[in-house]
Amino acid sequence: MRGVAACGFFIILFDAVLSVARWAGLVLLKFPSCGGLAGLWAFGALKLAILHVFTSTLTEGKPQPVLHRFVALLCLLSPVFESGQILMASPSEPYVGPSTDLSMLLLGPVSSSLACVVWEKGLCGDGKIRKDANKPDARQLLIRMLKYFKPDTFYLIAAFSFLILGVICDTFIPLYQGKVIDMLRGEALQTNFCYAVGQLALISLGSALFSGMRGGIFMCTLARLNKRLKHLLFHTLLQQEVHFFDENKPGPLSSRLHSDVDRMGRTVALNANALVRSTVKTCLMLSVMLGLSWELTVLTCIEMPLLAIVQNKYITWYKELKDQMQDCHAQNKDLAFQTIGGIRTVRSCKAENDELRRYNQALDQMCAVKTRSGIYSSVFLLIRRLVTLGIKILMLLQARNLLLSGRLTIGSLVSFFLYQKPMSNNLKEILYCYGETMSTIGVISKVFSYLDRTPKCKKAGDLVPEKLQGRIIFQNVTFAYPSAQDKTVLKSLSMELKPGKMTALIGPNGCGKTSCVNLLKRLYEPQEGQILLDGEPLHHYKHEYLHQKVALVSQNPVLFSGSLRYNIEYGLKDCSLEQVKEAAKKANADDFISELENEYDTDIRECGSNLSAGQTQCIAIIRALVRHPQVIILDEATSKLDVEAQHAVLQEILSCGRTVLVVAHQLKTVEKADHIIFLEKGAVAEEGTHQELMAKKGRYYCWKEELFSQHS
Ligand SMILES: Nc1ncnc2c1ncn2[C@@H]1O[C@H](COP(=O)(O)OP(=O)(O)OP(=O)(O)O)[C@@H](O)[C@H]1O
Repeated sequence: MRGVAACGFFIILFDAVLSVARWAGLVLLKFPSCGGLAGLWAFGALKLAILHVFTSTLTEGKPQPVLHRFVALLCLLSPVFESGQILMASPSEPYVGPSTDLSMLLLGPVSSSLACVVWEKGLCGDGKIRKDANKPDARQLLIRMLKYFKPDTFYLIAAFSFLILGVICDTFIPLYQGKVIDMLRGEALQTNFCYAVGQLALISLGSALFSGMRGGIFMCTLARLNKRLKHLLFHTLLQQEVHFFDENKPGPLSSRLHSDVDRMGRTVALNANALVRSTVKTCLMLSVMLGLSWELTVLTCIEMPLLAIVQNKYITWYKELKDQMQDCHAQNKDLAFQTIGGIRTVRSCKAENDELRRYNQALDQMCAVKTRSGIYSSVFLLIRRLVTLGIKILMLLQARNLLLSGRLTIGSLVSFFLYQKPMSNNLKEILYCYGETMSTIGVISKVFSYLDRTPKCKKAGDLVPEKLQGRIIFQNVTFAYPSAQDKTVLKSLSMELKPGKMTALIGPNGCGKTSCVNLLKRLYEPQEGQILLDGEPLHHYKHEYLHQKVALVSQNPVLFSGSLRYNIEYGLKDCSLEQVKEAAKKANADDFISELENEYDTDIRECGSNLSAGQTQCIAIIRALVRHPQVIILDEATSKLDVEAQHAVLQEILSCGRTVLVVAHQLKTVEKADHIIFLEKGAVAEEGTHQELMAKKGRYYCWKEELFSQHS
């Protein structure tokens, strides 16, 4: 900021030197005048080039854009002002050239500096001289957003063409209405009257037709854009590592995916539509109004920058509040979703009042933000009205002067005021579009930040061996969850899962059993050490192959709404009903499925709410078996099955020489295991066969004693 001000000061000094040099040159060469308006423009252009080079030298080739704008103002303000003077002057007064008065010489630099400060401080930002590093961000985001419309370029060209045609028709409707009214008196011929009515009807029809076409095509384009963006965002979200979902809850993510994408598409498309419409209308009206009175037109146009300054301030505050509102909205949604989703737990814990209080607190927060937003909005409205009123009074004063001096007739004044209202509305619409677009920048940048996020996990390889033994080795694995880096969950853990054998992982709550499973399924990556499958690190295998060959059945499997068959085949390509039936038979679940109303096509409703816990586990086991895995992980996966089903499942799983990892809390449930590993605080505390560990039972503390006593 200081650098910009210092450069500005040196530019003004240099500009003064150039002006003095010109004056000295004219005197020395005895030129009678400065060459009139042409000379003034020529000198302005020359000064622009010289100051441009000077600014580049001053800033070592990296001039801030604000300096370019300042130089342009400094050089061109004077010729523009003089040109205006000529236009305003009556033809009888000859142009005498720019005044050599000192105050007039100072006017250039002073008004340029003032205009620059008003523009940079008021119009373009947050109360400081515009941060050049920030501004391109908003612009770049919008440009990037517009690029997503590229596949619909043809539709957009059509929509904008209809838009312009519609606006032209709209502008001419009052003109033709006037013509028809003029002919009502009956002096005109009947044919001429019919012709004028025909023209009016035609132009009205054109307006309706073009407006309708424009609206339809815009809506269609918007729908296509929304679809593309949502698809892209959902695709990007699905690529993210699991840790991303630990940090970002489903509620806010779903809100980004739906409300935010809808909003950004709608805002950009509809505002572009309104902006073009208002701009075309404004240009047409401006030309008519300038013809009536340029002084009143200037006053009408002054309203816009003044309102822009106020609006800009408001937008800066409003943007912050809007972000807060969105966060509150997402939080409220999340809370309601959690409570309704877990209504059984809420009811059984009699926590309705607690949940109501929590929800109420969140609503209070939202209400406070909305109240603040309401206050800002009413203050903004008040200031806006005052500005408009002030300008109106100035216009009336000016109009009186013009009428008294005979430079304006009453009729022209009435016409001017008739144009003024729609003209102001257009300008307000342009401002509103700008404000709306700027307030969406936060949303756009959040959505783009998700779109640009690169998943922080190792890229999967392309290893797909035909034969897999299923030997798994944990080699000095050290792991902490990314969200709790300072808490090491697994400490230099080494263990081996042998092919064709059943290994049991056992230990107290929180010792790291599920973390081992998570690493084995590559849901997280270890910080140190590695996990080898048949001697190869897990990330060398192709993603689909690894998850097909290493199947996990967890204690609380997740089922999706859809048919039973859909849930079993989930993620598999080309899986026949016979294969599904075969896997169900192996899991001893064929009988219960055949008793269902539509057998494998039975709709299991949301999250399998119409299935028992044991039946849900059965479906998860079938889902694993249908993949023909070489490694099966059972994370307390048979805890809800009856004895017969448990026996059948274990028999089947062990029958094909698979590597089986069973996660359990009790020794009783892992009697059949060939090898048992006790984990304690993320490291192997003891390992051996069932008998070996039973022999050592005296050496264990209470939780282990509990396990043994349960067994005995
Ligand atoms: N997503 C997570 N982010 C941060 N810490 C986690 C996460 N999941 C688990 N932990 C922590 O890691 C530790 C080990 O958890 P883990 O689920 O592996 O234990 P466990 O042996 O399976 O326990 P349990 O027998 O209760 O299922 C615990 O202290 C837990 O708090």
